[in-house]
Amino acid sequence: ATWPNHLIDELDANLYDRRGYKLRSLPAGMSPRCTRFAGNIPGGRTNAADWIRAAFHDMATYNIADGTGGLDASIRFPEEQNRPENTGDGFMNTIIFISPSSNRYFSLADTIAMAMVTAVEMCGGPKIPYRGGRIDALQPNSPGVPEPQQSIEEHIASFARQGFTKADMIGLTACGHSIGGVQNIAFPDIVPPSSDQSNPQGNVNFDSTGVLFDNKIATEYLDGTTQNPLVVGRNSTTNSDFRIFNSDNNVTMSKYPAVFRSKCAELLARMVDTVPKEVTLTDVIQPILFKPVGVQLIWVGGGNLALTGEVRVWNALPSRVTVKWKARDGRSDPAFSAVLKHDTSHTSDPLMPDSTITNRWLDFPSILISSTQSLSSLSFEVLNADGTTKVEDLGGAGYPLQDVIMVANTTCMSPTDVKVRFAIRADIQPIRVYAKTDMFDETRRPTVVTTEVAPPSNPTIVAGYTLWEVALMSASHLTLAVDTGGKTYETPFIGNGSPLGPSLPKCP
Ligand code: HEM
Repeated sequence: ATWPNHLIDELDANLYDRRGYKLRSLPAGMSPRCTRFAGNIPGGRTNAADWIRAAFHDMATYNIADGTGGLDASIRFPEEQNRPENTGDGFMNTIIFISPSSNRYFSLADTIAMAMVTAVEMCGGPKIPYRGGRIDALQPNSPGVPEPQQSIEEHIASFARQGFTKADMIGLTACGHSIGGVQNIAFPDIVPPSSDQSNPQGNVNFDSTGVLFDNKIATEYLDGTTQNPLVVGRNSTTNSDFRIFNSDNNVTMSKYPAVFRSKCAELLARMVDTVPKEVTLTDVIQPILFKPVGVQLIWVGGGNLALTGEVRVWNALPSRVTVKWKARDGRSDPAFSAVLKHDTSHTSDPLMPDSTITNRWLDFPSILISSTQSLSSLSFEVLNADGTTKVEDLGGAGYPLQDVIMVANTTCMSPTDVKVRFAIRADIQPIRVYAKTDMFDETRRPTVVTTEVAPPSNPTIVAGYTLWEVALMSASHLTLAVDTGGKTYETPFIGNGSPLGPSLPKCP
């Protein structure tokens, strides 16, 4: 395995860093207790419901015959949102809330799938196997989302086009309609207006636990107490859940109370893994048990490089973790080592269904290395709480770290721009030097901005490095790269925060 793998690292962080230290931003949408809606607007509605529905409507354009459509973030286009099959503002709300989480490695489509998984897992549902690698569509897909006034034949045909059988259709609709409901503001023919101040949009939940992902959607349907507006609605034309649930004489539904969690995990995973045929998804993302994060060299002047970073240790608190490095020339030495520290506040929680896992983060202490000695790779020696030891070195290879290009600690933010300062090793011949930052296009798709950097006009070599500078409008997910003709070296992608910490210092 090559390290780092930014896609896997980002997917792991968004899936598992849900609470506490370094938490990612999607889980905030589920707080408190899955009742949050958009920017905390009272509406009787929830983000959880919007995010699950958005993933379905993005996917439901899939055509299994030719592999087009599917979950590809095309739901972000106004053209799709304006279609009658996408009634309501839930898709826009979803994209506005979740898109800041995406970046050059974590596509908006992966974020939509992650938002659905986050909502289900954090609101009482099962763990859903998550894969990443989706690609954001550049144009809208053909229409194809089922609508409540359509016939059961049309629904069966629609789900078949999406790759789902009749039993899948029954199950998937029950799973989706475990959370949320129908709003008068979007579907005035289905539910009545409300004069309740806390429910101005006239939301009527599908089951009695509208913010909980549980099997009540099925049990209440079966025992006849259901108030589901798509089952017992005043207008029988739009009772699509009734026609769907009943379409095999309740054979499938009668099994659902018992198999709800496992079947929903399977069907919702298949739903978000329904992607255009060009896309190859990753394997299911398993937690990285020993995860070095933000490991990099920083130019600090005076002929010194600072080695910074941290390690997330999954569900364990080892007695001691020692980082060891090899010099640029491959030499090791007992002095090339340091013990990591654990600050007790640097604890996080993946909030995984049915488990109580806690993760500890260990920080590199202040480590200065002379720039002539430098380093080429790292390994870690872990002394476990039970006295056993383990070496973490990627199977002997070590974690490789380049020392050709690095950010300088004098990089800072001025009122007008970001002054990015960096060092390039003087013994290499740069063919091209450039900075990459993230931005969003006008449809909120994450894109990369590349800025070419001109060589310094008066290059001076300090302790084997030349100092460079470029002014950028933004430093969002800044990385710096140098192309030497044969090889490109790039500074690490820091998924959460700037290369110098949570935020860049202000220029003096
Ligand atoms: C034939 C199939 C389906 C039809 C006709 C249908 C129809 C509807 C309708 C009319 C609403 C009300 C939307 C609003 O008022 O904003 C709704 C809400 C919802 N649907 Fe479906 N749906 C179907 C299948 C699914 C599936 C497969 C899922 C996901 C797996 C899903 C997830 C949701 C969710 C979470 C909501 C709640 C949204 C909210 O509370 O704002 N639906 N659906």
